[in-house]
Amino acid sequence: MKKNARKPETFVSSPQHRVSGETNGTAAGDVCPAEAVLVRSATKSYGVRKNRHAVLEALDMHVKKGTIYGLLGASGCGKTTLLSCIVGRRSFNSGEVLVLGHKPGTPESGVPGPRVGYMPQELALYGFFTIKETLQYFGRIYNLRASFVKAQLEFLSNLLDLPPSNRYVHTLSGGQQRRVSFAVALFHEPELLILDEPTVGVDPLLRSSIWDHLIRQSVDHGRTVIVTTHYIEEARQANTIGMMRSGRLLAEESPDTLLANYNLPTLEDVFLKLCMKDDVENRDEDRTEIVATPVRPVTLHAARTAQLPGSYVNPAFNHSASQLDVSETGITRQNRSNSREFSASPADRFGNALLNLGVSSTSPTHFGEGTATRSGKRNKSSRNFPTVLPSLHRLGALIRKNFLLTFRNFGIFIFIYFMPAFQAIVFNVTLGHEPTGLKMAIVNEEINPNQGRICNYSTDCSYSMLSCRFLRYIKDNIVQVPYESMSNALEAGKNGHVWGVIHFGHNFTEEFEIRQSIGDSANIDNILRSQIGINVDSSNQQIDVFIQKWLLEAYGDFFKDFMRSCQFEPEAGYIPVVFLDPVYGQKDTPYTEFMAPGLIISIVYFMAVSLTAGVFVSERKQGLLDRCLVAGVKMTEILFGQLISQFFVMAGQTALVFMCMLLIFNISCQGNLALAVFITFLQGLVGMCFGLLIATICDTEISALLLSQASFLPFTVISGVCWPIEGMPFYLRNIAYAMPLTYAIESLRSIFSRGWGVEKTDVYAGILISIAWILTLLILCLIVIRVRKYAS
Ligand SMILES: Nc1ncnc2c1ncn2[C@@H]1O[C@H](COP(=O)(O)OP(=O)(O)OP(=O)(O)O)[C@@H](O)[C@H]1O
Repeated sequence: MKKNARKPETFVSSPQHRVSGETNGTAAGDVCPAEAVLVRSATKSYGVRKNRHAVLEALDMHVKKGTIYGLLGASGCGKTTLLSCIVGRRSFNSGEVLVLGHKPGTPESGVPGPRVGYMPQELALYGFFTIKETLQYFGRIYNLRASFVKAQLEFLSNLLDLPPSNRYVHTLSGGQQRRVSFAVALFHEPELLILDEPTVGVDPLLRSSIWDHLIRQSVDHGRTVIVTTHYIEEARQANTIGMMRSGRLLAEESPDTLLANYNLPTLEDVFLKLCMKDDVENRDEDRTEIVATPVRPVTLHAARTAQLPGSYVNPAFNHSASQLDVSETGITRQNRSNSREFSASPADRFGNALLNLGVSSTSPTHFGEGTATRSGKRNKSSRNFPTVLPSLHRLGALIRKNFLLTFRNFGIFIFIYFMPAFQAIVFNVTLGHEPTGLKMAIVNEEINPNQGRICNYSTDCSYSMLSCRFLRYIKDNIVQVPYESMSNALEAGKNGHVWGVIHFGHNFTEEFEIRQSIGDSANIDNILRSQIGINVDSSNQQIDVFIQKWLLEAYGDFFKDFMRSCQFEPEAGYIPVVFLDPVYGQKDTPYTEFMAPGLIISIVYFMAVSLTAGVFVSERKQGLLDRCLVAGVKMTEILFGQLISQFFVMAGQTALVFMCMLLIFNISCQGNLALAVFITFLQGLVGMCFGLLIATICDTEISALLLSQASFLPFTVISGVCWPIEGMPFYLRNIAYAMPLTYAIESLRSIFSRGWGVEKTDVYAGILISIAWILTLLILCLIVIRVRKYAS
């Protein structure tokens, strides 16, 4: 990028097909021509610090009202960047821009909004919408009457040779999809059309009819069109051509003037010549500015002043203060063949009136010549208090769209609604159950058939073959496999054939009897010989724990039973530690009961993360977010729309998950179920906000997916879903409690197993911290959006 940008060569416009007194309402040679778009000394760079690179440099651009402006330039020269700044999706680093008389993005400009029709380079269409639904969706966004949408659908279908309107967008060819995208930009008949390569991949005949239509729009209706194209010669039909290179305009002229000035037969040749000249000049350090005709000094202030009376208000919309009184809008004065009607609720009117206070309305048919009907009533305060209320019709359109897209794609529908329940089922079916079929080697040296010592124990008080009697009390989960010797049994354990070895010495019963009879006087040899030796394969901690537990239980049962048969107190002589009724919960609380609260919350949380991040990233990547925002949809409306749609999704998911847990798998909830559901919902909202944060950070679906996946395991593990936080090192506990899920899981656990209510700290901490997380994540989103906006 060169440091000193050269000014365009000339600024005299000579439109080829202008009619009816040049609809901009200014006399030729007027010092203040009514520009639809005016850009002055604009610079724009992307990136920060070392990565910063300039894309636009000292760019001036003048687009007169009611004309077609063809923006030509090689790929990467900055056309899309320039257009996105004009429609208010990006802002220049320096310089000024006026669109339809105002700075884009200000409440009074109406841009972004219905005054502009934008066709981005991306398709920016919903694949699972039909053509008709696509136009209806944008019709709702613009608050157009159904009859108008229907008429436009018919008209544009013919004009653009669209496939039948009930065809799904994703089934159309690339060219057909581009035409639908074009139709979306055209169909609400905005006063400024900004089209980024609308004719790519379009048949020459159709291209010609598209250009005819654009010319009619500018000539008959005074609309302004800015169009970028790679087909240089088709731009001949434009009133003005801006030839752009490396972020600057090399020339801004009518095609005829360009051809005449350079005495060349084609625009291609002119562009080539300009590029060559530009190269030469760039090499020459003392290059002089070549200005064929000096630029008229048009100040932004003058342009703004000139613009106000000429502001055009498309009567198809309900968007000016004067619309509160329809008779003042000039509707009755319109001579359009398509009769456009208003439809607005009082709330919409209020919102839109707020939004548009300060924009004067004029007769649409006398574009640029109308009188300011309300300029005197412009309310200064409206500039200070732009509307923050979501518009009901846009919100309705967004929610409807979200639902339609969810239900339309059956696979996604099933996935979204049933996946959480499916996960809950998988969890319950697979986790927490006692292992079965665990083979244990039994080496019982008491048995010796040669000596007549076989397993013929009795159940009375006699000391005979107590090893066999003990084995009878071992649970069936353990499969007893007899082995001849310890060496063979240990070898089997080493080879993984058995989970462990249970060993009895050859006179186990006798030694046991001695120990019982002499009690405290037993010596160490006697004690060792009366023990049951157990080697367990402790490579699997859970199995190890279960085997130990079952063998101890088996011994307890065996011993008490034996004592009972001898008429002794069963507990006598048994270890004097006893677990009485639990304070909360039940004896032997299953692992599923411990995990269930964490699982419910993490399922709902992570579904919300993935859905929100996925939807936002994919909409932004496909240009849908940009298209909606340029159509005037507010980010808050998109968020509200998502929130409301997601609310129903979350309600369905939560209901199914709770039903699975409580009804099918009998997880008990001792406390208030509504409170448990409320906390789960809050966590769903936290998940949505985290998904939003991911969407603001990530540019692609894959990076969003990776980030949400990457967060899954650490969040679940550290938040104490599968293991108590008390089991973590102290430094990790602090991190664990800083996680968004931890307190909520603890709350839910307290409600489920302790039956606690909101008055307990453990419960309300979960609620308060979830709310704090929602706010923190939203603030983080705003910060990231700001930083990214600054960088781009
Ligand atoms: N978000 C972004 N971050 C960083 N660089 C960007 C970004 N968007 C565009 N650029 C860079 O800015 C330059 C101009 O891009 P832009 O899309 O405006 O060009 P273009 O003239 O519209 O190209 P094409 O005709 O291929 O669409 C390119 O070098 C591009 O790589």
